[in-house]
Amino acid sequence: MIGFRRSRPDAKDAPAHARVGERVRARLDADPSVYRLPVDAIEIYGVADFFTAEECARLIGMVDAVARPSPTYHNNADSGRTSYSGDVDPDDPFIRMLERRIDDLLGIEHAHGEVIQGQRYEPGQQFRAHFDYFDTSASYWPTEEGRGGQRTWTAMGYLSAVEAGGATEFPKVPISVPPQKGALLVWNNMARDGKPNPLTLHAGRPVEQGVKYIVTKWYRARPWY
Ligand SMILES: O=C(O)CCC(=O)C(=O)O
Ligand SMILES: [Fe+2]
Repeated sequence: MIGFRRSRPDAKDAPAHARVGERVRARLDADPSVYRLPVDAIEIYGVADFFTAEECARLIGMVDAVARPSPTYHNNADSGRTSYSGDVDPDDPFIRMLERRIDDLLGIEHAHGEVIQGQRYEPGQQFRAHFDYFDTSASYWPTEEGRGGQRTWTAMGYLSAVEAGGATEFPKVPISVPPQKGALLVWNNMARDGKPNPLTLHAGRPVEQGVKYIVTKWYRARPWY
């Protein structure tokens, strides 16, 4: 029953999501600064030194200013999160500059991107396995559908090196990406056919030593507001 209910919006939107996937993939594949991780299950890319050390330091200060205990439940991407999180000021000129740079890397119009969200994980804190895409059979879906629809691509930047733990893990692929200061990780939450790709299940593993800072930007299928 659940499968049947969720299949309708997913099938309806699949062609549009597939077109976005194709466009972003072509752009990333043509960019020599972008490295495609050699896996078939998901489309995932890395960019080393996307943020300079100065930018990381400035962003960390901004994350510290907004980070609060994460809500225990808001939508699927917020459940199971014990880190501190918060949205940075989208009107800050420094943030606008970084957003333009991420938008340009992916070739997705600025209006589709949600506000950059910052997170700080202290030892023992984690983000349990989850999907970034929305469950279209959930009660929140009509609201999310009305404000941009599905989360297609995710861009996530590491602002600090972590002494131990804190890897971003995709257990179904499987791959595990240790935090690398300044690096940006980008992946498509949709499969080639434009439907949500369950192989994108991922987690921020518990930090064991050090403090992990990241920024995440989720892109919607349509303009977000
Ligand atoms: O902390 C991580 O490595 C994962 C973060 C994440 O999944 C997210 O922000 O959606
Ligand atoms: Fe996530």
